[in-house]
Amino acid sequence: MGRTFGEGWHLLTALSDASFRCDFGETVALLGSNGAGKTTLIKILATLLLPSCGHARVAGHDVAREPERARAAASVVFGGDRGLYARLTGRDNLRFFGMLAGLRRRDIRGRADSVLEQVNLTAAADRRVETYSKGMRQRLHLAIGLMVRPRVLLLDEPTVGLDPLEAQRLREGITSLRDEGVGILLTSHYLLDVERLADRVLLLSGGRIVEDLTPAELVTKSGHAATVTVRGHGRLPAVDDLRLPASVVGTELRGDGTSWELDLRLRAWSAELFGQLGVVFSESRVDDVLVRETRLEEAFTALAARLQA
Ligand SMILES: Nc1ncnc2c1ncn2[C@@H]1O[C@H](COP(=O)(O)OP(=O)(O)OP(=O)(O)O)[C@@H](O)[C@H]1O
Repeated sequence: MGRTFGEGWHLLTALSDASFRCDFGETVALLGSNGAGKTTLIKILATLLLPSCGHARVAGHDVAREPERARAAASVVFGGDRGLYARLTGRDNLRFFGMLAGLRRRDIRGRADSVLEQVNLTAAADRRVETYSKGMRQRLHLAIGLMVRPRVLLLDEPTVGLDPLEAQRLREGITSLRDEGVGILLTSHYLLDVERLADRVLLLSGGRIVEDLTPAELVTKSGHAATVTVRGHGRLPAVDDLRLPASVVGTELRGDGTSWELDLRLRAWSAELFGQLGVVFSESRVDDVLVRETRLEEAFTALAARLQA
């Protein structure tokens, strides 16, 4: 699908060729720099915007031809605390949005109890939303989205502004929905969300999906999977003379004659490297070896910089 805004000289292509699939029971994360088109894509799937070209289906329903059905299958949850009625209780917000979504009055009470439980808000259900923390409001947003038992969840920056504990609670809720078979499309600038939640990552750049891979494949693609730090004492090793394994793509040596530290940047990590490094450093006095796998954040930053270059 594609989407442009404006016309003539002011034509802006937000999405030009965004083709992908997200299955039920799968979480797919959309990653991209500011303005890459993530929110536009979510809005098209939520039927808030029409695509300018191509087509998109949600649970089999075309967003342009059958918007009501597509809308009924999907819930969209935006981050932040817009859109809640602060003077109403959490439960009354759920009732209100449940009615708006067309749920039958007699079903609403039971459904509200169940989603409150799901997002761990039962104890606060009868308090006014103005007394809720940001994290509680965000969980209430998710609960509203769950009122209609969506088959697809569209989450735009769901953990924005949450403290680490609240963000983790929300992630746990999202994971259990995925495990129940909901298809989840997520955008987030917090790479920890993506690392913890995503089965696949779509990299958006220039309005196109340029990569579709697992988080682990994304790290491998960045060309730097791990850093091994070898710490020792005594004479500094002569790095050029060391017969380092071929997967070492960079080195950095620090030391003062009594102790030293050598960082080895590895293209790929495997436990066999320990044995190989044991041979390489057999002449040195090694005290410690630390392995640090490259986090998704570093890998994404490296890839995004390459895409922008
Ligand atoms: N209603 C609109 N009118 C004109 N241009 C728009 C409109 N909505 C989005 N755009 C433009 O489309 C492009 C994609 O915007 P979008 O909000 O989808 O990006 P994003 O990847 O979600 O960015 P961010 O990470 O900053 O939220 C941007 O250049 C933006 O300025």
